[in-house]
Amino acid sequence: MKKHKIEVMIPREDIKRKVRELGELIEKDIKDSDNEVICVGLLKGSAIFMADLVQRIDHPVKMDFMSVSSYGSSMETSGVVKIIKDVDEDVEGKDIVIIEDIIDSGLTLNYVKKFLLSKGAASVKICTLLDKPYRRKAEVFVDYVGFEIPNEFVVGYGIDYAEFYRNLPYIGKVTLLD
Ligand SMILES: O=P(O)(O)OC[C@H]1O[C@H](OP(=O)(O)OP(=O)(O)O)[C@H](O)[C@@H]1O
Ligand code: HPA
Ligand SMILES: [Mg+2]
Repeated sequence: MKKHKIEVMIPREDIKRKVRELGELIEKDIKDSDNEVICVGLLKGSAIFMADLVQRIDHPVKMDFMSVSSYGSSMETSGVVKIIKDVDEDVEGKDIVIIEDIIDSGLTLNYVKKFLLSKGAASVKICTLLDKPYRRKAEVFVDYVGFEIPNEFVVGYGIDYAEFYRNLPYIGKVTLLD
């Protein structure tokens, strides 16, 4: 890891409020569906967000996880999305809500959404806590966005820099020092 500092970008209280709002929006959209609803979190970044968000959805949903990696220990995407762990549930005919921590190039979500639709999901929606819309390499329609953030490398609340800082209770901005 290069020498760096971290400053607060989104404090813990703002995240809490936003998670509550997102949970209410998702609940409103899914409560009249006749299909089973599966919230699919993308490991590892979404783990903390997913855990908090599902508790704000007052409707019976299943939880499942995929592991898809493209960053490794770097600050830049490798451009190659690899599925390391598939969902356990059969998604055919189910309504899927993908829960993601951050969208940057869009490569991860573009790939995962197509993948789940190809397995026969009835619908696939996307909920992300953070959106960095400035560096898109692939188009993705995002149904629920917590915060749009500037083009900075961020950590915390599940999001890592070389696997560290996922345990920060806020979103922090990483600045490299020389
Ligand atoms: O829009 P993109 O440019 O594809 O970037 C976003 C993805 O990158 C990060 O995952 P990463 O591959 O680092 O795995 P992690 O969740 O285990 O940190 C992040 O959690 C998103 O899943
Ligand atoms: O800003 C980020 N931080 C950590 N991981 C990431 N993956 C895409 N963007 C980011
Ligand atoms: Mg990562």
